[in-house]
Formats: sequence, C-alpha cells, structure tokens
Amino acid sequence: MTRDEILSAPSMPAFSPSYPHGPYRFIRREYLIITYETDPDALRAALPEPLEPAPGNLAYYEWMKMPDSSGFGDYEESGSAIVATYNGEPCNYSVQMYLDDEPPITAGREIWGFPKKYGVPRLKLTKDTLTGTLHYDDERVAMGTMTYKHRSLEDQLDKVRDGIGQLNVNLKLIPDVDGGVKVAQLVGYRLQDIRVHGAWEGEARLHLIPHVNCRVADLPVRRIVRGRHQIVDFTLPYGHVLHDYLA
Ligand SMILES: CC(=O)CC(=O)O
Repeated sequence: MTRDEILSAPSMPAFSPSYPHGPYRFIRREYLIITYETDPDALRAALPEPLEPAPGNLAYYEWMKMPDSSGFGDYEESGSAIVATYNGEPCNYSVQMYLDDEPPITAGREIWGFPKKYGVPRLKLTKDTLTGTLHYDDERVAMGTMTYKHRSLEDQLDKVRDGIGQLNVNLKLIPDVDGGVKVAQLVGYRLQDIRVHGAWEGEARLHLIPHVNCRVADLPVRRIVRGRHQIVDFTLPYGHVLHDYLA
C-alpha cells in the first residue's frame, strides 16, 4: 500500500474500510422524540462547559429508525440529549447514543464525536402505539410510547425543518497512543438539505431503568413535555470545532 493509498483511505481497516467518505444522506429517517423536564443537578453534571442549560431543565430521549443511510445501511438508534445553549445560541447536546451497526458507531465516534455505544434499540408501531425500546446487555433499560398521528404538524413543517437544522453539539474525546488525551473538542454540526415528509405531536410516556453501563436513567424524568414523531430526509455534513479543551 502506497502513502497516497493510505492517506486516501476513508477509514480503518484501510484494506477493508468500515465506512466510506461523506457526505452521508439519510432517507425517510423516522424519529420518536420525548421531551421532558429533568433534575437540574443531573443535567448540569452531564453538560460540558462552556455549554449552558436552556431555561426549563429540558432533556429529550429519542429513537431513530434509518432504513436508507448512505454508507451505513439500515439501522436503529436511541439515546438522550440536553436542550442547551452555546454562546447564547440554542443547541442540542448529545449525551449518549446506543445502536447495533458497527459503521455508524465507528464513524460517529471517529468523525463527529457522537457518544455511541453498542445497544439494541427498536422503534415500531404496535397496534395504536408508537413504541421505542432499548436493550443493553439483554436488559430493557428504556421504553417510550406515543399516540400515533393524533395531531399533525402539516401546517408547521417549515418550523419543524428549522428546528431540525439548528446547531447540534458533541463532546469528542480521542486518546493518544500513550493513553493521554489526543483530541478533546466540542464539535458542532448542522443537518442540511432537510425534507420533512411528516411530523406529528401527541401524548407520550417514558420509562428509564437505572443501569451502570447504560446511564439513560441518570437524567431522570420529572415531567413529560411532549411527544414528537417525524419522518425526514437530510444530509449529515462534516462538523467543525466549536471549542478545543487542549488549546
Ligand atoms: C453516522 C452517524 O453518526 C449518524 C447517526 O447514526 O445518527
């Protein structure tokens, strides 16, 4: 393998890359998002400086089903995020994500610093209930339920699209070969070329079970604010560094 071949490999193993170069297009990505009020101390403990909590101590727990994702295939994902601000700008900070497909776990961690671990999420419609579950090491640690298509947001799709396009932030941590810290950054990205196929709101419930290696319940549910179901296409572009902890 030549130097040029090595430097143009999209990912490891260079001989059989895990994921291709981007950009990455997602078609008909389906979400169940349950926004809730959580404990202010727990929220502060999960949120890295210089991000600040947005008013209301809001977090959300989400399930995502991705049937057609360029480079990554067909997979599902689940995890929690905090509604925050960066220098006064509203953003979503991703706390933890669980999925069962190796390329998006690896690419997500290596490129954007998504906080991804292996877990088994499922999002499905069971009779009249949109139902999300997450299993970690064979134990069910999360269940979310939402009424199905009770309130359409058909007349607000522009607002839904603008919300999806806002700033998202991850904490990227990569160790050096000597075990020290090589990369410690807040990484920002904004989804592009967003098309909303449909969006609905409705009643929702969320049950999170404490587990030491899958800490979804460490942002406890105090009050459910809303359930949102949406189906969208978008492109996930590369990110940019918002804050470098080593600078
Ligand atoms: C590849 C990614 O990190 C995107 C996702 O799985 O949401």
